[in-house]
Amino acid sequence: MEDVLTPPPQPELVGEKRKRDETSLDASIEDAPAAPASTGGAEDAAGSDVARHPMWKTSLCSYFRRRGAGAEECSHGESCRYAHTEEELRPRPDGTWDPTSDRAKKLRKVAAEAQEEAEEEVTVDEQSLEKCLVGLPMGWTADRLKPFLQDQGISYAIAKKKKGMTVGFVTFQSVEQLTNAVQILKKNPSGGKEIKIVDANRRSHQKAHDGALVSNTGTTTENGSSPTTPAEETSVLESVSSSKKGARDAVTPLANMTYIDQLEHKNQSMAQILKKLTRNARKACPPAIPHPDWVFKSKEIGGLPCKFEGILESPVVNGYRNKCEFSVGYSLEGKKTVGFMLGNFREGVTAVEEPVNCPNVSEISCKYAQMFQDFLQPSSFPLWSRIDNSGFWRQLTVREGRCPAEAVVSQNAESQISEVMLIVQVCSTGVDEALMKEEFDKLSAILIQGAATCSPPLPLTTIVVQDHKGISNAAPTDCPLIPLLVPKGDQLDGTTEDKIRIHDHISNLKFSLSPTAFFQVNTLAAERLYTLAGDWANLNSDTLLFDVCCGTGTIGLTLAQHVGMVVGIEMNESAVSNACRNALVNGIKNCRFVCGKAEDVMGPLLTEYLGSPQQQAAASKSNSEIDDASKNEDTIGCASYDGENIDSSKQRNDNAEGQQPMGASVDHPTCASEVDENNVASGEQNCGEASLVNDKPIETASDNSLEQGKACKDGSSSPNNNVLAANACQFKNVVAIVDSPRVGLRPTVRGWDRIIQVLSTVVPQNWRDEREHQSTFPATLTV
Ligand SMILES: C[S@@+](CC[C@H](N)C(=O)[O-])C[C@H]1O[C@@H](n2cnc3c(N)ncnc32)[C@H](O)[C@@H]1O
Repeated sequence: MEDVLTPPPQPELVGEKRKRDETSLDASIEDAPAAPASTGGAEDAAGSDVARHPMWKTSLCSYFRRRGAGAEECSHGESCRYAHTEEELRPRPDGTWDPTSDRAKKLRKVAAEAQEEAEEEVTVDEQSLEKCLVGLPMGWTADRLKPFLQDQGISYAIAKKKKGMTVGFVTFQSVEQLTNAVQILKKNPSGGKEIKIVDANRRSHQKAHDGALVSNTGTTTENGSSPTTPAEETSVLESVSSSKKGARDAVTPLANMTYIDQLEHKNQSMAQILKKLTRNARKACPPAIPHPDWVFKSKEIGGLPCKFEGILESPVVNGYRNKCEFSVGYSLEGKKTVGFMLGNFREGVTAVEEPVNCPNVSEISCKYAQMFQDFLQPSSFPLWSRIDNSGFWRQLTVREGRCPAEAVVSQNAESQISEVMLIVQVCSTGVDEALMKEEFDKLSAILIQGAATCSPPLPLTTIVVQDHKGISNAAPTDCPLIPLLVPKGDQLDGTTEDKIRIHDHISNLKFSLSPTAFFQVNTLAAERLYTLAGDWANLNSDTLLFDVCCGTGTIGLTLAQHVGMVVGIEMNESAVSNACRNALVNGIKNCRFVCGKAEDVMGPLLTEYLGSPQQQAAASKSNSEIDDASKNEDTIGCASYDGENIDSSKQRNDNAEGQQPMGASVDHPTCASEVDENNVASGEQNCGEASLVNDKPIETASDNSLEQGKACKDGSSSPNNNVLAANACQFKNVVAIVDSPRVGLRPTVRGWDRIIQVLSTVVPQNWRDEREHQSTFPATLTV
């Protein structure tokens, strides 16, 4: 058995410095093909990693290691086979991480502390039969651990081990089994390394004996494994997370700075990112091609690609989040807790702590988290375990809707919260339906009563259960929803998703939000952001505005009054449905929403509105004055908006887009009408009525027609394209606002005069036609 215990060869760690000439690693990476030059960003690279060499990006590039610099310093640039950031780093095939990386350091720290504990005597009594095994090879999974224990003659009840950790978990059935195991392992150091049995978690140890906490032990899940015990859930984590004092440090690490200092901090990091963009662009430019103007001009402004306006302050800095996703798990003390994880699971952290003193979370959200936490204490349904991916209760999301903003923004954002949606995420695998229903009934009664008896009573509009059976934290948008409390008064036909809604307001427009639809988490800051984007986009009634990745249509609808027409593009059907309803509710008619992936539908839509590339070229010539005007605004500038004014890392899963089914077909309906040709000119295209007709756009779409009042399956196949293209010439400029930008958009999408990329690093976009306007830096806004 000795050989199986030999840990995988580790590169030398002297001084935490990885030698670039680690022959085995380098040799294997040398075989890896270089990334294509077009590889844009981490997202792109991650997508194609799978097809690459197994060692691709599994080591940090020495440039990054030495100076913290990225691809721009390395002569291989983006095509370097080593990772330029911790985020880009991938695990090695054996589940281990580059030993110089932060992840590996954290894992080593855990192991070292576990080792320290191992020096101490292990408790041997009936009350503490859950133990940790330390010193295990990182590459092992439970499938290797179990035969190892059996071969050694060690009997046990449960054995668990995750790849990439040196710690495993064993539960013994009796003191005899435990004593025997301790003796065997003492006598048999394997491969020169001693595997030791240590107490699982000294602090949670005592707690684990509480009736409530051990109530899960022994419950068998569908796959026959036993749910993770509180001690297992928290023990590894304790040392990792000891540097974090609580949820406040984990989710709002800048909270101890004054807001002014936070803004300065963000200002500086944003400026660094922008300068890096210029450097990257300069390097990416082939020698024969002159640098674009904006790269030349960057020297005059300290290396920035454009004027940087700084960070736009959030109007409100306390309790501003309108959506909080509270994890369910065990605290460091072993208590069932609803709050925030203290770190990343990949780093071995699963401990969850209450959202105490987290300035970004409203009191209302905290109170609901507390109510749910109290409910969980006696519940016989197990908490979801991230270690063995089983359990029932997974997450609580609190979404808040605010009434229309007062003229003077109150720092007490709380006073404006008028609607609340509670989304309880569970995994119903193997659970008896009748028992589950009973549990849900109890839960909704407790939440409803809890809200009513608070002083003042808390708003509560709707409660819904999301049944997510997958193992990843991010639930797909099509997870089944079970409504427990449906909003009163506002009942509409349609899917469950359609019925369960709350409302929020931006720029005095009312937005309807379904459980999975994206909405900016800081409503008041979003309002400032959209206003600024609109100002910079120089909109007028001749503008055709594309709201790309429009979600519930917030950007397009808030700017609709300033443009000829808005076309929103969004791949989440439910968000499109919300967008249509939002247009309708707010009486906005000059808009249309298309359901599809932007990279797929933008091209056909541009042809539809602007005509063929030849027609575009003609239009471009005739619009030369506009071109000139736009050129003058090349350096319109950059600003950053402080939607997350305190958090440096968002709370998990904000980015609903990361959860979208990427295979969504292009052949989606649009929800909107298309438009009477005569109305296009006057900017009176009637989307609103069409939306009304198509209140259930996805379900009712029945043909490919773009006639007024009908949904179409695919905007690109419109029989009316020619007519519309002719009309399109009446839009003297086309602006696209993208939030969030997508790497895939740039190569496929041509034809807009200006693209405003929101909430992201600036990506230079070519203006109308890159051959004609090579030196034009587009008006790109980073917020
Ligand atoms: C960050 S949200 C922004 C929504 C909206 N622009 C706003 O500010 O409220 C991004 C949205 O992009 C959508 N999305 C992601 N990838 C997309 C794609 N390839 N095509 C169209 N929509 C996409 C997601 O469904 C999500 O609603």
